[in-house]
Amino acid sequence: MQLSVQRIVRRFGPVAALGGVDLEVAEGEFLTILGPSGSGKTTLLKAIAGFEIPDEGTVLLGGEDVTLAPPRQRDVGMVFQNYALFPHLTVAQNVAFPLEMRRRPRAEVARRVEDVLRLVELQSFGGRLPRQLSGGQQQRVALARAVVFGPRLLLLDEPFGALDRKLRESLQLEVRRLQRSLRLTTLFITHDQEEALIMSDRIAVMDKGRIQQIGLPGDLYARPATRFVADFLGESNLLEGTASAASASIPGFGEVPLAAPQPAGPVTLLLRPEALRLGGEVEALPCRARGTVVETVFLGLSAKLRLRLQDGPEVLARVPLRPSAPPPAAEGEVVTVGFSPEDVHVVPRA
Ligand SMILES: Nc1ncnc2c1ncn2[C@@H]1O[C@H](COP(=O)(O)OP(=O)(O)OP(=O)(O)O)[C@@H](O)[C@H]1O
Repeated sequence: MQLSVQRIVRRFGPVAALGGVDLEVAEGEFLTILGPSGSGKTTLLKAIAGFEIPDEGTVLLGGEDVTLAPPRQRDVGMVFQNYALFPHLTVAQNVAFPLEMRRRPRAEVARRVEDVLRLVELQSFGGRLPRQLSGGQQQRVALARAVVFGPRLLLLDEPFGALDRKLRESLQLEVRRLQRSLRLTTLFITHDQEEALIMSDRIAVMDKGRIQQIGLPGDLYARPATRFVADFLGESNLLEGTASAASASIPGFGEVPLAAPQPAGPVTLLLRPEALRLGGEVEALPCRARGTVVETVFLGLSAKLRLRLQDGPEVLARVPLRPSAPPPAAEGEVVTVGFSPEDVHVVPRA
């Protein structure tokens, strides 16, 4: 069901945890709230779930004003980081709980519990207690419990935070598959930008109680609207220079042509590490600089190099690796790096 959050404000003493948040989530959409610790993500989720009443603003669910409605009237499914299963109830009893709260007939409860346990591939675990399950299995039970009653909205607050990387990755795919098959409108909270990029239809980047930018993952990555978004989403080289109409003078690289003319004065250019190239192909690129390799980190499919440019700042380059190819450059080596002007994004000034 469609969710609409309008000008939500929540203050705690002098702190505005939410400073006027607007958000529209379409029916069936998977939207991620991405932001650093303390940016207001959980407070926003609580206001939507009904655990926090905002000082100002409105929450609409399917067009209905639920701003003041208690949580149980909102029909919202939730999963938190710390599972929150009832320890003394079996898996099946845990999953049945929201249906029993709603006084559904016994036969329907049994059928729905079975169906949803099959969906999360735990059909043979109904009789176990939570402590007899792994962390990933417990989180799948929590997910089953959150969707079993057909919620209008699914809220996920860092649900994979406590799990190891491999498990996280398989659960990310599983949650997405489940969410798509049920066409559930979903709001997902994370501070992990990689997770946000993998999972979301759209991402809203939050900082200091405000949404800084909202859009498709690829758009946010390629064209961040602020310095904060550029820095928070992915790795970045933020090059400070001076613009004069159609070009900018950047320490280390000299004059860099710009796709769109800029007002004369200071300018920040975003250059993603994968846009910086090394080796033979560099000679053909219009923007080049010489630099010393300060550090090389091997990452499997690629290597990350930190370089100190001559007469310029340090930059990060990420170069693809092939098993048979020699390493790109050793620490201490002086190399030429380059980029193509179309890979540059001008970060708007606040
Ligand atoms: N009950 C409360 N009383 C006072 N301050 C609060 C309360 N709840 C949250 N805050 C403050 O509001 C701000 C936002 O907190 P919130 O928990 O929403 O952030 P978050 O983005 O979810 O952070 P994290 O990723 O660490 O969970 C913080 O500065 C926090 O200290």
